Amino acid sequence: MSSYKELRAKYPTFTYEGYDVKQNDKEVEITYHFAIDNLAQFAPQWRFPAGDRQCDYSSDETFARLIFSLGMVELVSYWKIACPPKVIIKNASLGEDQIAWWKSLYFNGLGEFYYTNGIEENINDFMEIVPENGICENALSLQCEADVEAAMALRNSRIKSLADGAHCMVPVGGGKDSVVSLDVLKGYKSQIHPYIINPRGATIKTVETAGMSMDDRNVIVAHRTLDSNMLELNKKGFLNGHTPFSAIVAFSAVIAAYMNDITYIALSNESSANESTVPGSTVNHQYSKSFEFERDFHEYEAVYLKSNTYYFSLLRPLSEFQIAADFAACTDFHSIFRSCNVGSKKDIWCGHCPKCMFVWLILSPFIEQEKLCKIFGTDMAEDETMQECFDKLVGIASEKPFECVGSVNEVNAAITLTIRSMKEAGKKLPYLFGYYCGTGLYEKNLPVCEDYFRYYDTQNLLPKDFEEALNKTLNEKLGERAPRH
Ligand SMILES: CC(=O)N[C@H]1[C@@H](OP(=O)(O)OP(=O)(O)OC[C@H]2O[C@@H](n3ccc(=O)[nH]c3=O)[C@H](O)[C@@H]2O)O[C@H](CO)[C@@H](O)[C@@H]1O[C@H](C)C(=O)N[C@@H](C)C(=O)N[C@@H](CCC(=O)O)C(=O)O
Ligand SMILES: Nc1ncnc2c1ncn2[C@@H]1O[C@H](COP(=O)(O)OP(=O)(O)OP(=O)(O)O)[C@@H](O)[C@H]1O
Repeated sequence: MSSYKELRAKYPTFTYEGYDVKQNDKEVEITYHFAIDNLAQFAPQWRFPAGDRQCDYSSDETFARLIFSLGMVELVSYWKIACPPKVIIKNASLGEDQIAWWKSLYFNGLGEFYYTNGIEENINDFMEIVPENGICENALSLQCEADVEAAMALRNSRIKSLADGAHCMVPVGGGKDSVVSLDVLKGYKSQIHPYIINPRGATIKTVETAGMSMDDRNVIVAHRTLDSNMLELNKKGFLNGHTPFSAIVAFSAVIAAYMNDITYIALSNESSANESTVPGSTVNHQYSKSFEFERDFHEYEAVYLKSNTYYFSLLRPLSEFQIAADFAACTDFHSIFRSCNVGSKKDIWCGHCPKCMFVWLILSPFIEQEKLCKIFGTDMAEDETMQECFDKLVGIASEKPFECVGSVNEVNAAITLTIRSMKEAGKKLPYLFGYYCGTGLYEKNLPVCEDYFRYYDTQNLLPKDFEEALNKTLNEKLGERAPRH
């Protein structure tokens, strides 16, 4: 297969041709049209339930902005096949600030793709975005702080608080994090709308275990279909790699929220997601789960989407360590949650990947080893073949795994606490914990292993009543150890 440079020379343009919208009583179907000129055409689809708004979406300007924007984020999956240097956006004009915004999302969201494919690129040269109708001067600019503040103040003045009856969407991924968000918001159950893209076993069971039925009007299910031409080109060896999936969650969630008059969209992305995967670089597998993306998206929504929705992450103040502590008390979900990406299609824990290893370790201070073995179907702490992955998670190796895992420090804190209590109980340490003690990391981390109980990241966008609900849950679950801020 040709190299990155050869592909860009052979296929110099990518075109976002437009989209079609079909609406009936039950649903709205959107088909996007993309092309890598002289290579292939792509027509991915989305289907959203018709929703409560009950309007003719073909004449709804807000809806048009939202649909166009979801196409802008969808396109990156198809563009990455050959990375054409020029991207033409048909029938559109965009401001310079919008172009810079999209380039930032694409470039940072593809950080892992560039890194793992050995491609050296920079944000100026990787892509030129050419809106067919030219560059426009918008009334407000994302690059002017006062404009962004004014747009956010206007949006905030138009929305009700949760305590005043506003509704809130909670995207559900099937893992522990969205379970914790549902737990935090359980006092507002009738106002909560789980949102699932392409439901699978664990996402469905999470909603049901939280006491809702999939047939309930509050549960919103969207369907996304990738174009098979991309999958064919992948098989032929064209470029492939990680794309920012959480940005897809963000843009599609705003559409679903708008169609159902839902004000808040509460993600479950934690503070730990801000840590780079490759230390000292901006390469972050979880870029679109980071606070940087959250803030950028929040601002773009206020200035350009104008849907009167409020996007934020409910768990942003927390570390994965505290999420694990809370989740450990959500015992009804222990048998049904699945965080493993490798096993997601089969709805299993594969028991051999970095995500399984991470979840095992972060839960280990809070759930007994025997119960963990039951959840994962294997004793991961005894698995010598996981040592290389373990080294990456605890910082012995230079890079973290390219997976949604927590920070190196909190993994060390969790392991140290677990070993401490096993030693206190006179239990034999399993293989990986014995190995850990031999590295000197146990002694090093012992004095600081309690610190994560009190962790609280003040860089967050939580509205007041959500923050109160979060603090109430932390106090209930962590008691004396809950963060004071
Ligand atoms: C790869 C991906 O994002 N998959 C999510 C997708 O699954 P789907 O069944 O639609 O596709 P796959 O079979 O996984 O991929 C087939 C090929 O298509 C390419 N591709 C896929 C999606 C996309 O947006 N762009 C693409 O180019 C891909 O390269 C393959 O060659 O949707 C599901 C929901 O409907 C998600 O659950 C799938 O997520 C996977 C479980 C997964 O492994 N996702 C990783 C990206 C991941 O690390 N996810 C993190 C979020 C990280 C982030 O936001 O950046 C997480 O789940 O926590
Ligand atoms: N298929 C999906 N539909 C809707 N939202 C999703 C989907 N997949 C992921 N998300 C959202 O992205 C967030 C981050 O994903 P992530 O996988 O970290 O969380 P999780 O699945 O809840 O927990 P875990 O970290 O244990 O896997 C989820 O909490 C959820 O809000």
